[in-house]
Amino acid sequence: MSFRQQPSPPARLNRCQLFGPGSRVSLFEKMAASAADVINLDLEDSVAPDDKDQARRNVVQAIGDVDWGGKTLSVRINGLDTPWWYRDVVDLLEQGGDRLDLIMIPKVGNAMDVYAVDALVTAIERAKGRSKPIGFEVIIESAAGISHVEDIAAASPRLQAMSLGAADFAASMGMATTGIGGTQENYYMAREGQKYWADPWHWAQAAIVAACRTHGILPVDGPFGDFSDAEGFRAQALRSATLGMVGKWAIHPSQIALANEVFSPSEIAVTEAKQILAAMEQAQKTGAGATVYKGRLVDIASIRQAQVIVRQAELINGSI
Ligand SMILES: CC(C)(COP(=O)(O)OP(=O)(O)OC[C@H]1O[C@@H](n2cnc3c(N)ncnc32)[C@H](O)[C@@H]1OP(=O)(O)O)[C@@H](O)C(=O)NCCC(=O)NCCSC(=O)C[C@H](O)C(=O)O
Ligand SMILES: [Mg+2]
Repeated sequence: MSFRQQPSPPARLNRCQLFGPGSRVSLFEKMAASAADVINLDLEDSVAPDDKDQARRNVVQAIGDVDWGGKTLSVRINGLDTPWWYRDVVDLLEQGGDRLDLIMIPKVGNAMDVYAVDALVTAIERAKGRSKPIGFEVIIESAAGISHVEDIAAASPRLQAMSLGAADFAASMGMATTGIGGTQENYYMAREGQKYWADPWHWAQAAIVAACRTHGILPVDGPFGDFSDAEGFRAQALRSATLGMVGKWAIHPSQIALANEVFSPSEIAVTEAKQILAAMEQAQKTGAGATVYKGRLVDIASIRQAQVIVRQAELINGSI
Protein backbone atom coordinates (compact mmCIF):
# COMPACT_ATOMS: atom_id res chain seq x y z
CA MET A 1 0.00 0.00 0.00
CA SER A 2 1.27 3.40 -0.92
CA PHE A 3 1.55 5.99 1.87
CA ARG A 4 -1.19 7.81 -0.04
CA GLN A 5 -4.66 6.78 1.10
CA GLN A 6 -6.92 5.32 -1.59
CA PRO A 7 -9.67 7.93 -2.11
CA SER A 8 -13.28 6.95 -1.47
CA PRO A 9 -15.69 7.10 -4.42
CA PRO A 10 -18.86 9.23 -4.22
CA ALA A 11 -21.14 7.83 -1.49
CA ARG A 12 -24.20 7.23 -3.66
CA LEU A 13 -25.95 4.20 -5.09
CA ASN A 14 -25.13 3.27 -8.69
CA ARG A 15 -26.46 -0.29 -8.92
CA CYS A 16 -28.47 0.29 -12.06
CA GLN A 17 -28.19 3.01 -14.71
CA LEU A 18 -31.32 3.01 -16.89
CA PHE A 19 -30.89 4.35 -20.43
CA GLY A 20 -33.52 5.80 -22.70
CA PRO A 21 -33.27 7.72 -25.99
CA GLY A 22 -33.80 11.47 -25.65
CA SER A 23 -36.05 11.20 -28.70
CA ARG A 24 -38.56 8.91 -26.86
CA VAL A 25 -40.28 11.36 -24.53
CA SER A 26 -42.94 8.77 -23.65
CA LEU A 27 -40.29 6.79 -21.75
CA PHE A 28 -39.19 9.61 -19.43
CA GLU A 29 -41.95 9.26 -16.78
CA LYS A 30 -41.50 5.48 -16.83
CA MET A 31 -37.78 5.87 -16.30
CA ALA A 32 -38.38 8.29 -13.42
CA ALA A 33 -40.80 5.84 -11.80
CA SER A 34 -38.40 2.90 -12.15
CA ALA A 35 -36.21 1.38 -9.45
CA ALA A 36 -32.95 2.45 -11.16
CA ASP A 37 -30.52 4.50 -9.07
CA VAL A 38 -29.25 6.51 -12.06
CA ILE A 39 -31.15 7.71 -15.13
CA ASN A 40 -29.26 8.30 -18.37
CA LEU A 41 -31.15 10.32 -20.95
CA ASP A 42 -29.32 9.69 -24.18
CA LEU A 43 -28.44 12.22 -26.87
CA GLU A 44 -25.82 9.97 -28.48
CA ASP A 45 -26.08 6.63 -30.23
CA SER A 46 -29.74 5.79 -29.58
CA VAL A 47 -30.78 9.04 -31.30
CA ALA A 48 -30.76 9.30 -35.10
CA PRO A 49 -28.79 12.25 -36.58
CA ASP A 50 -31.97 13.96 -37.83
CA ASP A 51 -33.48 13.80 -34.32
CA LYS A 52 -30.50 15.26 -32.43
CA ASP A 53 -31.84 18.80 -32.06
CA GLN A 54 -35.34 17.71 -31.01
CA ALA A 55 -33.92 15.13 -28.58
CA ARG A 56 -31.78 17.84 -26.99
CA ARG A 57 -34.83 20.08 -26.58
CA ASN A 58 -36.82 17.17 -25.08
CA VAL A 59 -34.10 16.42 -22.56
CA VAL A 60 -33.55 20.06 -21.57
CA GLN A 61 -37.28 20.37 -20.84
CA ALA A 62 -37.57 17.03 -19.06
CA ILE A 63 -34.74 17.84 -16.64
CA GLY A 64 -36.96 20.40 -14.92
CA ASP A 65 -40.43 19.09 -15.78
CA VAL A 66 -40.20 15.43 -14.74
CA ASP A 67 -40.07 14.48 -11.05
CA TRP A 68 -36.86 12.42 -10.93
CA GLY A 69 -37.19 11.86 -7.17
CA GLY A 70 -33.94 10.99 -5.44
CA LYS A 71 -32.32 9.52 -8.53
CA THR A 72 -29.02 10.65 -9.97
CA LEU A 73 -29.89 12.31 -13.28
CA SER A 74 -27.36 12.09 -16.10
CA VAL A 75 -27.42 13.03 -19.78
CA ARG A 76 -25.15 11.33 -22.29
CA ILE A 77 -23.87 13.97 -24.70
CA ASN A 78 -22.59 13.27 -28.20
CA GLY A 79 -18.95 12.33 -28.76
CA LEU A 80 -16.23 14.91 -29.21
CA ASP A 81 -15.78 13.77 -32.81
CA THR A 82 -19.27 15.03 -33.72
CA PRO A 83 -20.66 18.51 -34.47
CA TRP A 84 -23.30 18.14 -31.73
CA TRP A 85 -21.46 17.85 -28.42
CA TYR A 86 -20.72 21.51 -27.68
CA ARG A 87 -24.38 22.46 -28.25
CA ASP A 88 -25.41 19.59 -25.98
CA VAL A 89 -23.25 20.97 -23.17
CA VAL A 90 -24.23 24.62 -23.70
CA ASP A 91 -27.97 23.96 -23.81
CA LEU A 92 -27.95 21.49 -20.93
CA LEU A 93 -26.12 23.92 -18.67
CA GLU A 94 -27.72 27.16 -19.82
CA GLN A 95 -31.29 25.92 -20.09
CA GLY A 96 -31.46 22.58 -18.29
CA GLY A 97 -31.85 23.76 -14.73
CA ASP A 98 -30.16 22.66 -11.53
CA ARG A 99 -31.73 19.20 -11.33
CA LEU A 100 -29.12 17.79 -13.70
CA ASP A 101 -26.42 15.93 -11.75
CA LEU A 102 -24.06 14.47 -14.34
CA ILE A 103 -22.95 14.68 -17.94
CA MET A 104 -21.82 11.38 -19.45
CA ILE A 105 -19.02 11.76 -22.01
CA PRO A 106 -18.92 8.86 -24.49
CA LYS A 107 -15.93 7.47 -26.38
CA VAL A 108 -13.36 9.21 -24.21
CA GLY A 109 -9.94 8.44 -25.68
CA ASN A 110 -7.60 10.43 -23.45
CA ALA A 111 -7.51 12.86 -20.54
CA MET A 112 -7.66 15.86 -22.89
CA ASP A 113 -11.16 14.86 -23.98
CA VAL A 114 -12.33 15.23 -20.39
CA TYR A 115 -10.32 18.46 -20.02
CA ALA A 116 -12.06 19.96 -23.05
CA VAL A 117 -15.55 19.30 -21.68
CA ASP A 118 -14.45 20.45 -18.22
CA ALA A 119 -13.22 23.77 -19.66
CA LEU A 120 -16.52 24.40 -21.43
CA VAL A 121 -18.63 23.37 -18.43
CA THR A 122 -16.55 25.50 -16.05
CA ALA A 123 -16.91 28.58 -18.25
CA ILE A 124 -20.68 28.16 -18.49
CA GLU A 125 -21.06 27.54 -14.76
CA ARG A 126 -19.13 30.75 -14.02
CA ALA A 127 -20.95 32.80 -16.65
CA LYS A 128 -24.36 31.64 -15.47
CA GLY A 129 -23.56 31.54 -11.74
CA ARG A 130 -24.65 27.91 -11.45
CA SER A 131 -24.26 26.97 -7.79
CA LYS A 132 -24.28 23.17 -8.19
CA PRO A 133 -21.21 21.89 -10.05
CA ILE A 134 -21.99 19.30 -12.74
CA GLY A 135 -20.30 15.93 -12.25
CA PHE A 136 -18.96 13.79 -15.09
CA GLU A 137 -19.13 10.13 -15.97
CA VAL A 138 -17.19 8.69 -18.90
CA ILE A 139 -17.45 5.63 -21.08
CA ILE A 140 -14.35 3.62 -21.92
CA GLU A 141 -15.29 2.14 -25.28
CA SER A 142 -12.28 2.35 -27.57
CA ALA A 143 -8.76 1.04 -27.88
CA ALA A 144 -7.50 4.55 -27.04
CA GLY A 145 -9.77 4.78 -24.00
CA ILE A 146 -8.55 1.54 -22.46
CA SER A 147 -4.93 2.40 -23.29
CA HIS A 148 -5.23 5.72 -21.40
CA VAL A 149 -7.66 4.58 -18.74
CA GLU A 150 -5.61 5.67 -15.73
CA ASP A 151 -4.94 9.17 -17.13
CA ILE A 152 -8.63 9.51 -17.90
CA ALA A 153 -9.59 8.51 -14.36
CA ALA A 154 -7.32 11.29 -13.06
CA ALA A 155 -8.48 13.90 -15.58
CA SER A 156 -10.98 15.97 -13.58
CA PRO A 157 -12.29 16.38 -10.04
CA ARG A 158 -15.75 16.32 -11.65
CA LEU A 159 -15.35 12.66 -12.55
CA GLN A 160 -17.65 10.38 -10.53
CA ALA A 161 -18.06 7.21 -12.59
CA MET A 162 -16.57 5.27 -15.49
CA SER A 163 -18.37 2.59 -17.54
CA LEU A 164 -17.24 -0.03 -20.02
CA GLY A 165 -19.17 0.36 -23.29
CA ALA A 166 -18.95 -3.16 -24.67
CA ALA A 167 -20.44 -2.46 -28.12
CA ASP A 168 -18.18 0.36 -29.22
CA PHE A 169 -15.27 -1.21 -27.40
CA ALA A 170 -15.67 -4.41 -29.42
CA ALA A 171 -15.91 -2.41 -32.66
CA SER A 172 -12.86 -0.29 -31.87
CA MET A 173 -10.81 -3.33 -30.91
CA GLY A 174 -11.85 -5.16 -34.07
CA MET A 175 -13.36 -7.97 -32.01
CA ALA A 176 -15.11 -10.63 -34.10
CA THR A 177 -18.55 -10.25 -32.52
CA THR A 178 -21.79 -8.31 -32.83
CA GLY A 179 -22.83 -9.27 -29.28
CA ILE A 180 -23.02 -6.48 -26.66
CA GLY A 181 -21.40 -7.92 -23.51
CA GLY A 182 -21.71 -11.39 -22.06
CA THR A 183 -20.47 -14.80 -23.19
CA GLN A 184 -19.08 -14.92 -26.72
CA GLU A 185 -19.59 -18.20 -28.55
CA ASN A 186 -16.07 -18.38 -29.99
CA TYR A 187 -14.13 -17.32 -26.90
CA TYR A 188 -13.47 -20.65 -25.23
CA MET A 189 -10.78 -23.05 -24.13
CA ALA A 190 -11.08 -26.65 -25.30
CA ARG A 191 -10.07 -29.76 -23.39
CA GLU A 192 -11.01 -33.38 -23.92
CA GLY A 193 -13.87 -32.50 -26.25
CA GLN A 194 -15.40 -29.97 -23.84
CA LYS A 195 -15.65 -26.19 -24.31
CA TYR A 196 -14.97 -23.86 -21.37
CA TRP A 197 -16.08 -20.32 -22.03
CA ALA A 198 -13.83 -17.49 -20.88
CA ASP A 199 -14.68 -13.83 -20.45
CA PRO A 200 -13.32 -11.49 -23.18
CA TRP A 201 -14.41 -8.39 -21.21
CA HIS A 202 -12.52 -9.35 -18.08
CA TRP A 203 -9.22 -7.60 -18.72
CA ALA A 204 -10.85 -4.31 -19.70
CA GLN A 205 -13.11 -4.43 -16.68
CA ALA A 206 -10.18 -5.13 -14.36
CA ALA A 207 -8.23 -2.19 -15.86
CA ILE A 208 -11.24 0.10 -15.37
CA VAL A 209 -11.75 -1.04 -11.77
CA ALA A 210 -8.07 -0.45 -10.94
CA ALA A 211 -8.07 3.04 -12.52
CA CYS A 212 -11.31 3.95 -10.77
CA ARG A 213 -10.25 2.69 -7.35
CA THR A 214 -6.94 4.53 -7.66
CA HIS A 215 -8.75 7.82 -8.23
CA GLY A 216 -11.94 7.49 -6.15
CA ILE A 217 -14.35 6.87 -9.04
CA LEU A 218 -17.25 4.42 -9.33
CA PRO A 219 -16.53 1.57 -11.81
CA VAL A 220 -19.65 0.50 -13.71
CA ASP A 221 -20.37 -2.30 -16.17
CA GLY A 222 -22.09 -1.06 -19.32
CA PRO A 223 -24.81 -2.54 -21.51
CA PHE A 224 -25.89 -6.14 -22.04
CA GLY A 225 -27.69 -6.10 -25.36
CA ASP A 226 -29.82 -9.25 -25.28
CA PHE A 227 -32.52 -8.14 -22.87
CA SER A 228 -34.40 -11.43 -23.29
CA ASP A 229 -31.45 -13.27 -21.70
CA ALA A 230 -31.88 -12.68 -17.97
CA GLU A 231 -29.54 -15.52 -17.03
CA GLY A 232 -26.76 -14.12 -19.24
CA PHE A 233 -27.24 -10.61 -17.82
CA ARG A 234 -27.12 -11.94 -14.27
CA ALA A 235 -23.95 -13.95 -14.92
CA GLN A 236 -22.25 -10.91 -16.49
CA ALA A 237 -23.33 -8.69 -13.58
CA LEU A 238 -22.14 -11.21 -10.99
CA ARG A 239 -18.71 -11.32 -12.64
CA SER A 240 -18.56 -7.51 -12.68
CA ALA A 241 -19.57 -7.27 -9.03
CA THR A 242 -16.97 -9.88 -8.08
CA LEU A 243 -14.31 -7.76 -9.83
CA GLY A 244 -15.28 -4.61 -7.88
CA MET A 245 -17.77 -2.86 -10.13
CA VAL A 246 -20.65 -1.18 -8.32
CA GLY A 247 -23.40 -1.45 -10.92
CA LYS A 248 -24.51 -2.07 -14.49
CA TRP A 249 -26.50 -0.34 -17.19
CA ALA A 250 -30.03 -1.40 -18.09
CA ILE A 251 -31.12 -0.83 -21.67
CA HIS A 252 -34.59 -2.27 -20.96
CA PRO A 253 -36.72 -2.19 -17.80
CA SER A 254 -36.47 -5.98 -17.51
CA GLN A 255 -32.82 -5.58 -16.51
CA ILE A 256 -33.35 -3.17 -13.58
CA ALA A 257 -34.34 -5.64 -10.88
CA LEU A 258 -31.56 -7.99 -11.95
CA ALA A 259 -28.92 -5.29 -11.58
CA ASN A 260 -30.31 -4.08 -8.26
CA GLU A 261 -30.30 -7.61 -6.90
CA VAL A 262 -26.74 -8.44 -7.97
CA PHE A 263 -25.24 -5.16 -6.73
CA SER A 264 -27.02 -5.27 -3.35
CA PRO A 265 -25.23 -7.54 -0.89
CA SER A 266 -27.45 -10.39 0.29
CA GLU A 267 -28.52 -10.64 3.93
CA ILE A 268 -26.25 -13.67 4.28
CA ALA A 269 -23.25 -11.71 2.94
CA VAL A 270 -23.95 -8.75 5.26
CA THR A 271 -24.40 -11.01 8.29
CA GLU A 272 -21.14 -12.81 7.49
CA ALA A 273 -19.29 -9.51 7.00
CA LYS A 274 -20.55 -8.24 10.37
CA GLN A 275 -19.54 -11.50 12.04
CA ILE A 276 -16.03 -11.13 10.60
CA LEU A 277 -15.83 -7.58 11.97
CA ALA A 278 -17.02 -8.83 15.36
CA ALA A 279 -14.53 -11.73 15.31
CA MET A 280 -11.70 -9.35 14.50
CA GLU A 281 -12.76 -6.86 17.20
CA GLN A 282 -12.65 -9.72 19.67
CA ALA A 283 -9.24 -10.85 18.37
CA GLN A 284 -7.79 -7.36 18.55
CA LYS A 285 -8.87 -7.05 22.20
CA THR A 286 -6.53 -9.93 22.94
CA GLY A 287 -3.74 -8.32 20.91
CA ALA A 288 -4.14 -10.70 17.95
CA GLY A 289 -4.10 -9.47 14.33
CA ALA A 290 -5.57 -12.68 12.97
CA THR A 291 -8.11 -15.27 14.03
CA VAL A 292 -10.22 -18.14 12.71
CA TYR A 293 -13.77 -17.59 11.42
CA LYS A 294 -15.74 -20.62 10.24
CA GLY A 295 -12.52 -22.59 9.89
CA ARG A 296 -10.70 -20.01 7.76
CA LEU A 297 -8.17 -17.27 8.35
CA VAL A 298 -9.40 -13.73 8.88
CA ASP A 299 -7.01 -10.88 9.59
CA ILE A 300 -6.80 -7.10 9.38
CA ALA A 301 -7.27 -7.18 5.58
CA SER A 302 -10.49 -9.11 6.22
CA ILE A 303 -11.76 -6.06 8.11
CA ARG A 304 -11.33 -3.95 4.97
CA GLN A 305 -13.03 -6.61 2.82
CA ALA A 306 -15.97 -6.89 5.22
CA GLN A 307 -16.31 -3.11 5.37
CA VAL A 308 -16.87 -2.96 1.59
CA ILE A 309 -19.98 -5.12 2.02
CA VAL A 310 -21.24 -3.43 5.20
CA ARG A 311 -20.80 0.07 3.68
CA GLN A 312 -22.78 -0.89 0.56
CA ALA A 313 -25.57 -2.27 2.80
CA GLU A 314 -25.56 0.97 4.82
CA LEU A 315 -25.76 3.03 1.63
CA ILE A 316 -28.79 0.99 0.55
CA ASN A 317 -30.44 1.40 3.97
CA GLY A 318 -29.76 5.12 3.82
CA SER A 319 -27.59 5.06 6.92
CA ILE A 320 -24.58 6.70 5.22
C1 LIG B 1 -34.61 -1.65 -26.57
C2 LIG B 1 -35.83 -0.77 -26.73
C3 LIG B 1 -35.81 -0.10 -28.11
C4 LIG B 1 -37.07 -1.64 -26.62
O1 LIG B 1 -38.19 -0.78 -26.62
P1 LIG B 1 -39.67 -1.36 -26.70
O2 LIG B 1 -39.82 -2.14 -28.00
O3 LIG B 1 -40.64 -0.25 -26.46
O4 LIG B 1 -39.71 -2.38 -25.50
P2 LIG B 1 -40.88 -3.18 -24.86
O5 LIG B 1 -42.10 -3.18 -25.74
O6 LIG B 1 -40.37 -4.50 -24.45
O7 LIG B 1 -41.20 -2.31 -23.57
C5 LIG B 1 -41.97 -2.81 -22.49
C6 LIG B 1 -42.40 -1.64 -21.63
O8 LIG B 1 -41.26 -0.97 -21.09
C7 LIG B 1 -41.21 0.38 -21.56
N1 LIG B 1 -39.78 0.69 -21.85
C8 LIG B 1 -39.04 0.25 -22.88
N2 LIG B 1 -37.79 0.72 -22.79
C9 LIG B 1 -37.76 1.48 -21.68
C10 LIG B 1 -36.73 2.21 -21.05
N3 LIG B 1 -35.48 2.29 -21.59
N4 LIG B 1 -37.02 2.86 -19.90
C11 LIG B 1 -38.25 2.79 -19.35
N5 LIG B 1 -39.28 2.09 -19.91
C12 LIG B 1 -39.03 1.46 -21.06
C13 LIG B 1 -42.07 0.42 -22.80
O9 LIG B 1 -42.53 1.72 -23.04
C14 LIG B 1 -43.15 -0.56 -22.41
O10 LIG B 1 -44.01 0.12 -21.50
P3 LIG B 1 -45.57 -0.25 -21.40
O11 LIG B 1 -46.11 -0.14 -22.80
O12 LIG B 1 -46.12 0.80 -20.47
O13 LIG B 1 -45.63 -1.64 -20.85
C15 LIG B 1 -35.89 0.29 -25.59
O14 LIG B 1 -35.94 -0.38 -24.38
C16 LIG B 1 -34.77 1.29 -25.61
O15 LIG B 1 -34.81 2.23 -26.37
N6 LIG B 1 -33.79 1.10 -24.72
C17 LIG B 1 -32.72 2.05 -24.50
C18 LIG B 1 -31.74 2.10 -25.67
C19 LIG B 1 -30.61 3.02 -25.34
O16 LIG B 1 -30.76 3.99 -24.64
N7 LIG B 1 -29.42 2.70 -25.84
C20 LIG B 1 -28.23 3.45 -25.50
C21 LIG B 1 -27.45 2.77 -24.43
S1 LIG B 1 -26.55 1.32 -24.93
C22 LIG B 1 -25.26 1.97 -25.91
O17 LIG B 1 -25.28 3.08 -26.29
C23 LIG B 1 -24.06 1.12 -26.25
C24 LIG B 1 -22.82 1.63 -25.56
O18 LIG B 1 -22.51 2.96 -25.82
C25 LIG B 1 -21.69 0.77 -25.99
O19 LIG B 1 -20.92 1.19 -26.88
O20 LIG B 1 -21.59 -0.34 -25.46
MG1 LIG C 1 -21.08 3.32 -27.26
